[in-house]
Amino acid sequence: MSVEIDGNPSFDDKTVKNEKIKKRKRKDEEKNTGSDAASAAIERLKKSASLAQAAQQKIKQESKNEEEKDIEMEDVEQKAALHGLTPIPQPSIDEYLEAKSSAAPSIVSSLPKWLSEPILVDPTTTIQFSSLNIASKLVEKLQSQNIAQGFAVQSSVLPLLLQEGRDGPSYSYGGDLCVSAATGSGKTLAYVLPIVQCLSRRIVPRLRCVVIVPTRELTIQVSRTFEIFASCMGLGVCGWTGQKNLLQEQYQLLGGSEENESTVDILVTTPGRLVDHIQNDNIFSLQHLRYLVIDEADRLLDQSFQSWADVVMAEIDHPKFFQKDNELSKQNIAPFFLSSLPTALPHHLDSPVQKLIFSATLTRDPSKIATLRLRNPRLLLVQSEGVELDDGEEIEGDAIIFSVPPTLQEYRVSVSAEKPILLHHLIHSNNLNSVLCFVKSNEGAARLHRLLEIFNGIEGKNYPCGLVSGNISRDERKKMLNGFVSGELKLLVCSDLMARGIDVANTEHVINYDPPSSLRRYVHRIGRTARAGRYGYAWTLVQDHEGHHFSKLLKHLGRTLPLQRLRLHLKDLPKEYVELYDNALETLRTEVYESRKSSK
Ligand SMILES: Nc1ncnc2c1ncn2[C@@H]1O[C@H](COP(=O)(O)OP(=O)(O)OP(=O)(O)O)[C@@H](O)[C@H]1O
Repeated sequence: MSVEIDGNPSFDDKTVKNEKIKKRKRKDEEKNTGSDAASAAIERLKKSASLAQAAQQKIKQESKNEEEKDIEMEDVEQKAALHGLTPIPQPSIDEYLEAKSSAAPSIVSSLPKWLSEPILVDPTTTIQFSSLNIASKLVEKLQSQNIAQGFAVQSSVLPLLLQEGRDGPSYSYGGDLCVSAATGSGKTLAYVLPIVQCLSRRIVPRLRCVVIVPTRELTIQVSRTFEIFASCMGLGVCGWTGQKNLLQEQYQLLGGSEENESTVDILVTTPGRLVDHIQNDNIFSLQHLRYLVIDEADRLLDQSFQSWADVVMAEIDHPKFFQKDNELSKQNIAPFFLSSLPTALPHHLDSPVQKLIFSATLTRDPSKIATLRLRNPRLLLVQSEGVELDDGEEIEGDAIIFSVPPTLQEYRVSVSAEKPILLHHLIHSNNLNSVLCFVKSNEGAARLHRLLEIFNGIEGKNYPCGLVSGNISRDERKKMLNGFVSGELKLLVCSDLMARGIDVANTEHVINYDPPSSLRRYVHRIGRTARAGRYGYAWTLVQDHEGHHFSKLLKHLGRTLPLQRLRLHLKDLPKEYVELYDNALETLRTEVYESRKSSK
């Protein structure tokens, strides 16, 4: 007897049978008419393939220099569109990205040079912050955070951004930067420190740095990291999470200034809020911007988010101006900003905005990166030379292989259908604490959380569990997260809302109750543990029918510690333990039934 944990209502057999017969009838009809349509589509496909090939050759021919101008990318798309070809059904974006990233070597040849020849950084590289000529106040602040030396990503990014100016490190437009480094490797500080250092020499506060992240939780987390270091350098930080309306957020930025100028230097926001202000807030401007940071970039460049990039890049290239004669009034720009501008003003003709793109699973798909309109970009890859893959194959450094932190031990746990009791057994027989348990849906997370609570109650176990998903309020989520960080909650059942970027230092274990749908999702979920060089463990429960997909998923994942395999089966568990579980299931079933009845 089992409750549908993933929340799919169970249909009675007859309905299901009729549905199947109807579906089969529809399929047969389509098949007959489809054959000639298919051959016509194949003809069209052959024609478009040769045209796309010719256009691709033309692109290669013309774009000799490193900069890939998005106008040429548009040309190719326009040419293909002109032929009125009916687009063939594409794989889902996740599968498409997955296929692209796992096929990295084959797309390397068609990439612009800067993408196919990255700057490789050994993950074991470190640097002393004191050697970087950053303000002593920043070094002291780092020490107060028990941060003694820089990780590899910081060791390579900071020197690139802290270009020595006349009086020490200052803003200097050295070209845009894309950075790919494992989860928990310190990417946030890699941009916080140099930006705070360079902006700290500004004369008047202006909005000179915007950081875009995909979720509200990350907005809060990144703003907090900025505040720790910006406050000791006299800089203002503001985070837009969408909890306030546009006017209130505008006030957060301007603080009642008469000249409608920002009183903060750094803004952290989700893409939606930024676009709202660009399009509907007539005194919001990016005219003073010097840094644009895009964190979790691959997520933000996914199809669902993509339109924000066109709006933001257009505003950066042609910002709203509030100067009388459309010339930037010089007093707004500190002298060294002026000296570092590559060409004379007006600003918008040659934007000095430095774009910094970060992700642990960076995409190298030129069509996505083209939307960012990067200038003289470089790709920095923190990855060991010979990354070991699951099947023992060595991958040379220049393909972007998603890699697992070297201190993370993964387990593949083959389980039978009764996952909840096997999960409960895995946790308590191994005495796992500070566990994030990922479930594929909000409904499934809620059911599993309630079942664990009931089962722990029946067993008399003191093992408080929390729930974090899109179905609970932001305040509730915050309370659960705080309870988990404090250790009051031993386990959080969560949806993928928690999978990206969230930094909960003491997470020791990540359990994938449901295997993730893509490699990116897997890397980000398990990356919630083994952060900042600490050890961590990731367990994925895989049923027989999920096994093939999961093996394929991990095929192109680089790791240091070999994947361990376990097997858990209901028949191996004590009889009385299974009976207690059945009682817990029965209790949950009754609760679900009662709540459905009362909601009718
Ligand atoms: N040099 C350092 N020494 C010690 N701890 C550090 C250092 N740099 C960062 N950390 C800590 O490491 C943790 C992870 O950092 P951060 O969140 O920036 O990782 P990330 O690379 O952005 O991860 P993700 O890809 O998951 O977002 C944070 O708690 C941070 O305070």
